[in-house]
Amino acid sequence: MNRFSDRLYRSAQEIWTKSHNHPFLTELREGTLDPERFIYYLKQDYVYLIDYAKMFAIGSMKARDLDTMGKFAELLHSTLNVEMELHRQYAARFGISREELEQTRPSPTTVAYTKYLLDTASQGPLSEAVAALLPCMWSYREIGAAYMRVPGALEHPLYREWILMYGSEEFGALADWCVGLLDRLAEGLPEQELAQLEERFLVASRLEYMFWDMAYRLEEWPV
Ligand SMILES: Cc1ncc(CN)c(N)n1
Repeated sequence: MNRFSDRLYRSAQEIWTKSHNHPFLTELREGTLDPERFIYYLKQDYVYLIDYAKMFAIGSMKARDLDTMGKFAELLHSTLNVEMELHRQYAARFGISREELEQTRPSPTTVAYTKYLLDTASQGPLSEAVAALLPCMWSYREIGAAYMRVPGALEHPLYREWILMYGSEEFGALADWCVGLLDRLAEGLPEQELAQLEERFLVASRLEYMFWDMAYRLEEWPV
């Protein structure tokens, strides 16, 4: 079967491979990543996820049937209460309060990524919102599942929980649902609209790469 998601996966391969080979991720899976970089990532990711969760709220609003509406509500709930809880627990280990986490000043890359997502979701049809939010779910699913199999990766006292979260069956099932939804939404669309969805997916994939890179560089505003 010719799935639209196969086309997306192929066209984003080069970008995703660059992410997999980025030192932030190679060092995380080897357990050598400097905790300072991880803490920076956690704080930025926390404020990223606040906006990302709103993508699911918009998805729920734009859904045409109750099942889809409910699934987006589930994704919203799981982002706020499962994924962000992981960040809160990590922060607590480093003596960072929930308030401090929430007051993190978004970096230039975080602003660019969240603004891109929310603009896409609020201005376009549901299919474009899903195309833009998909690299976030799908690439982390791929990273989590792969790192679960890396010998020794789960023995690291700091990065173990992170890998377990994104390698979990629950996270994988939610990511799979998003992939399947986009395939259904893309059915029968003219090539021009498919190309627009592909563009949304590729820009978000590049922003995913930039997010890893931002954390590794401990990006700050220049002025
Ligand atoms: C930037 C980013 N992208 C994806 C994910 C996985 N939801 C995340 N937590 N942060």
